Amino acid sequence: MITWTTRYGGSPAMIDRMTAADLRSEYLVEGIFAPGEARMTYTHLDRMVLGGIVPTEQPIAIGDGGPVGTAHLFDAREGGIANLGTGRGSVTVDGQRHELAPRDILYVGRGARQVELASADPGNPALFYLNSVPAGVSHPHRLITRAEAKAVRFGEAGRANLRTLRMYIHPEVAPSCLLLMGITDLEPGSVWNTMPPHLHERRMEAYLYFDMAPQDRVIHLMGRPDNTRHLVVGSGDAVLSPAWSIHMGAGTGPYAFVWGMTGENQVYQDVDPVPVDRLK
Ligand SMILES: O=C(O)C(=O)C[C@H](O)C(=O)CO
Repeated sequence: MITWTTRYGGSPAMIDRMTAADLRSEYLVEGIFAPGEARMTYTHLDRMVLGGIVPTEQPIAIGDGGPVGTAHLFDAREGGIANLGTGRGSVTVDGQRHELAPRDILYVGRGARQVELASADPGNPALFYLNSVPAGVSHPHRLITRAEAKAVRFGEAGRANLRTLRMYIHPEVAPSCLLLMGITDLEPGSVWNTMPPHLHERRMEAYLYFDMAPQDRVIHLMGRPDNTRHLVVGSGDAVLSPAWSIHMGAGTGPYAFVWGMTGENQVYQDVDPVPVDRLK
């Protein structure tokens, strides 16, 4: 089963009038992974599509472009498909099969037509997570393993923000048109991601939190630096972060997250740091 929902986003001023439920319905995609389903979300934030795809006995094909107005989903788009489960899976793009171990990401270039996802073991299915954005040029499809990703360490244990970012879809690792995608892991005992926070007015971003115990939550902060709000987020929930919003969080237990971005450029360092003492 493939279902699509839409998120429209809004302006910074709107969040003043939004209740917790309003914020959640606009900026949070809950429960993206369901066995046997593809749950797709079309956002009006730089037209990013998010998807959670969990094939069990049968493969799931996501190549149909009807919901985005083209014959095939990737006619005018590129994408990254991460396997966030503990089981292996495969993604077959126009007859070429790519095997994804846990934490591998497949880059799918513009022009792919048939895209079929399968799990090696239906009892322990792959959890595929898709970020797809409009693309002006085509780059070759490419599997990026966890070992091939560029790892960067940030933070300090003493500030509870020690973490490793792995950049997968990134100019130094695997070229794309405008998509950037990676995975951040917190060290045991560290709870803060993206601390100190930043803004990037030229890119939107989506965070998908995963690998959390069912009872744990991340308190994700969003909004303008001087007017923040929070979203309480569980495993398998994705936060949409408009270009005007900070995006950072603290977890009540271990967690990891996938970040995906698109916008005007691919310069990861094109950010404006926000000193913590400016947050309100
Ligand atoms: O923990 C972090 O710091 C991140 O993972 C930051 C994200 O990559 C990000 O927000 C990029 O803009």
